Amino acid sequence: MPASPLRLGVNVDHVATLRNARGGTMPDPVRAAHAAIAAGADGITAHLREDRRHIRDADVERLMREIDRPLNFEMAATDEMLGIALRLKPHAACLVPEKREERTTEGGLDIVGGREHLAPVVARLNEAGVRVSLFVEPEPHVMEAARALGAPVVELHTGTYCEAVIAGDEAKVRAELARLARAAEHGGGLGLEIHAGHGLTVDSVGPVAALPQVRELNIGHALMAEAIFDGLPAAIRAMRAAMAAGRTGSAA
Ligand SMILES: CC(=O)[C@@H](O)[C@H](O)COP(=O)(O)O
Ligand SMILES: NCC(=O)COP(=O)(O)O
Repeated sequence: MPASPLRLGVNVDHVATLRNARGGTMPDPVRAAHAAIAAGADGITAHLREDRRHIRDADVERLMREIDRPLNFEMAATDEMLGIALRLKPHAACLVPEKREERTTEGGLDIVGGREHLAPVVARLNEAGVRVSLFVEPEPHVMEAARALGAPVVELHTGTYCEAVIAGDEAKVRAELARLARAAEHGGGLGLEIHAGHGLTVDSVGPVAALPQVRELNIGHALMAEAIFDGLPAAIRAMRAAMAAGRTGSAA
């Protein structure tokens, strides 16, 4: 049976990180979004952090106005972010955990312990027609919790798997892939749409792309890192090729 299509969402956060290092306007994350779409991105992801360390409010407004592909708006489940999402109504809102002092997103959102706080946030986004995604740890009981909250989508956090790939820890790579596969299968069986992301590179994306329930990968940092040397279109083409090889089982 042919593999189902796998979408690529390009995260432009770290174009804004570079811009903010000097202030001013360059490089422009919205220009990066246009370039990513021209190179074959199916959607754009941007995370408006509470501290605005990379993406800023004006970037999200411009992404909403200027791009003609779905915007996956990553946000903490705060009143401020909910207000922005309800005003702008992006295609999707991905609820992520956020700690002011962290370097990057650490772990998935605690949707079991945080159920009471999250339920009204999910409900209001659902009512507004914004597709809710929950950025979570790949565990079957977490898939059950996402279903109970009424979110149509989960994004499985691939960070621990990617760190194991970088460390060359083969046993941990196998264990983390098995964890991702179990969660994807369980979540897919519950009717959730399965996405995955965080820390993926051309070297680690194949086995995640191979999981048949996974419909979308959101990738940013590695693409921007490669773009410095090869340009963004080439980085996206290389990532798509690695995704396709993993999906179709033609990877070496
Ligand atoms: C939620 C997630 O996995 C990414 O979007 C990540 O948040 C990118 O931004 P940071 O590097 O600031 O964590
Ligand atoms: N949700 C994951 C994402 O958007 C991109 O994460 P990364 O590739 O920048 O680590």
